Formats: sequence, structure tokens, C-alpha cells
Amino acid sequence: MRETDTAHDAGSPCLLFVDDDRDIQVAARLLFQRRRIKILSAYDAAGALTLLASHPVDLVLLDLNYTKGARTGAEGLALLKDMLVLRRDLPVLVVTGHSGVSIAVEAMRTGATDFVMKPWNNDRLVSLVTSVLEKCGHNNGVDAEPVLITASDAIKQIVSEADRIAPTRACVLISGPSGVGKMLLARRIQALSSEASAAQSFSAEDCDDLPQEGGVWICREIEALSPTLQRRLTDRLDGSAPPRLIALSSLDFAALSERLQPKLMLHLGMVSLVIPPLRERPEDIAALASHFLHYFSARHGLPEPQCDADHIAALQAEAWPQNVRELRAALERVVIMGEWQLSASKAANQTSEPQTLRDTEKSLVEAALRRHSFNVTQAAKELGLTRPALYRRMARYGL
Ligand SMILES: Nc1ncnc2c1ncn2[C@@H]1O[C@H](COP(=O)(O)OP(=O)(O)OP(=O)(O)O)[C@@H](O)[C@H]1O
Repeated sequence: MRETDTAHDAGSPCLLFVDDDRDIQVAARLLFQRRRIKILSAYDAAGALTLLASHPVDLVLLDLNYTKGARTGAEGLALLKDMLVLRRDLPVLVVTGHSGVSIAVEAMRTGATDFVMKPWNNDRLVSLVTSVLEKCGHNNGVDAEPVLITASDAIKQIVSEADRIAPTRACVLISGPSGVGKMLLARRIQALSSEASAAQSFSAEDCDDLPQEGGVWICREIEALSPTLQRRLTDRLDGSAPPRLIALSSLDFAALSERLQPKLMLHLGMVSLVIPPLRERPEDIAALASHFLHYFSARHGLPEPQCDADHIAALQAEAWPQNVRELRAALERVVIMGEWQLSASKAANQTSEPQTLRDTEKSLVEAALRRHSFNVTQAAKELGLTRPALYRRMARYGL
């Protein structure tokens, strides 16, 4: 759940206050609005992450427990970690009562800037917020990494395994069909690793050589690596200062083992994470829908469309061959059009049915090419065709 306060001009600093207690939210609102500080309210972790991704938040005030009766601070510590994955330098002030000083200290170790005990002293809180805002400056844009939404047990388990191995230097293989979130998970591992520098991302399909520097390498479509580069990569991984490789593939481990050299597979088999297709994770569809509707409404400055149980059921009934990427695009369209029409092609089909098999094939090919900005490899993959087969059809239809 979340609430957005738009009462102030864009120039004022923006706080995000995460606390499930509505009375305390009201008190904070009054306190900061008077000082021309904009305040967004989130009542749980999911709402907080969505607001952080969609608004230029300068500072977070973070209570550590959101579920009734919770006192351990575990929810807040997990949220703190997720927020710092999105924005490494985000100033976070922990505001805690029940959990006590020891949890607040643990939060500081996780990356919080400071803490305030509840009930807070108004003057002390305001002066702390003001001094942190002065030190950290004003954030003019939304520059957070995309949020990784985790609602299903399947994804939660994968993310917790990824978090566990993130600080090590182990090679990781992330597999799963197109658009399931392999790159997003790789970026989270990189963010939680001990590497200070940004990861180097490249696609095996169009790479002539490996990067020179070490650090973290995120290699997409590892199955397309040429035999020469496979040997070179294995040598680098066997060497004295190896890069940390995070390999992504839409093939599973067995299929990959048939394509890649056994020596390289030894490295890739170190940690293997498999992300299932979206249609097998209905809980994620509901959580992603709520996140994307809010996110795109904020981004386009449009009202957030209503989303009831029937809408969620309709989304869960779709096949989503392109997984989260497709769901995301469909929901952006819902926000922009202001109505629940999930795809442009479906809307078009309602008015003009293609008359022949040839027309149908042409429109499918054309739509896939457009969706992938005329990237033939990606469009062929989506259509289940080889690249030459797609080229033949493009020539046939003059595309
Ligand atoms: N769990 C998730 N929560 C929020 N957004 C997600 C999630 N999974 C994927 N996305 C979004 O879906 C889109 C596709 O994700 P990503 O690029 O990570 O997929 P991929 O598996 O690497 O795809 P491909 O194999 O086609 O390159 C991105 O916009 C990403 O932010």
C-alpha cells in the first residue's frame, strides 16, 4: 500500500516514510509538510519499493516492522537491503521503537545512515533529516534500478539463494525463458557483491572478444559463445585473477552442456539458478501488476487504473510467452490507454480479422519484428524460427 503527496512543488526535497501505523504517518506528514518537505507514505515493503522506483526520493525514514505483532525488525532489514540494491547511496534513517537499539545497530551495519528511537523528538528528527539532506544533496530524477518483485515462493527462494552467494566470487548460471528477469537477478547479485565497479555486460552472440578488465562479467546468451571464446573464457576463469562470471541463458543446464565445452561447464555448474516462466507463478503476476500500474502511472503522470480481482484473474489466464517483459508492456499500455486492453494486436484483431493464412503469418512476423525493434535474432527466437527462416519470410512479405 502507498500514498502519494503531491501538495508541494517539484523543487522541494522528498522523503519516503515507511511505517504501517497510520497515526504516526499523519504525525510525520504534518511535521514535514510544514517545513516544505514532500512526504510519500508506504505501509509495507512492496509499496515502499514501488514508490522508490517511481519517485525522486531523497531520503527514507524506515520503521522496521510492518506486519501486526512483528517485533524482530526482519521485515525492515530485508527492505533496507532491497532499497540499497536499487539505490546504493540512498540515505536511510531507521525509526524504531519495538525492535530496540541492537536491531537499529544491525540496520546501520546493513547500510542505514543513522537511527532515531520512537517516540521521536520532533526537533531532533527534523534537524537530523535536514542535515542528511544537506549532506546528500537533492535528487532531481528517478535513477533507481528496476525493482525485483518477489511474491511467489519460487522466486523468493531463488532470490534468497542469489543473495546468499552474491558476496562470494562464485560463477553463476541463471537460466530461464526470455523476459523472466535473468538480467535483473544478475544485477542484484552484482549490487550485493563486494565488487565496487559496475559489471561489464555483453552478449555472447555479438562479441568478438572478451573484456580486458576483470570484475563482474554478465554474459547474455552464453550458449552462443564461439568455441575459441569458450576456450579463452575457461582460461581466464582458471587463471590467477579470474573475473566473476554471471552467465545468462534461455537453455537449461542439460541443453547448455550439449553446446558448451565441458571445462567451461564446470565453472557454470558452480551455482545454477533457474527462473520459471511467468505463467507458472500466478502470485507474481498479481504483485507485478500492482507494481507496474503504480510505477507507470507515476512515470507518465496519469491516473492509476483500477485493478480488481477480475483483472488479476484475466492476467493470470494469459500465457505470457515473453514473460515479465510482456506483462510490463501490457500494463504500461493499460496506463497509457486508460483502459484494460492488454495488447495492441488484440485491439486491432477485434476490428479487422486477417483473411488468409498468408496475412496471418505476415502480421505475426511483422509484430514480432516491431516488438524487438527489428532485431532479427530476438524476433526469430520469439517466433520459434531460425534466423534464415525469418529472413526468408521477411523477403517474402517485403518487410
Ligand atoms: N521479478 C520482476 N520484478 C520486476 N520486474 C521484472 C521482474 N522480472 C523481470 N522484470 C522486468 O522484465 C523485463 C525483462 O527482464 P530481464 O531483461 O531481466 O529478462 P531476461 O530474462 O534477462 O530476458 P532476455 O533473456 O530476453 O534477455 C525488464 O524490464 C525487467 O525489469
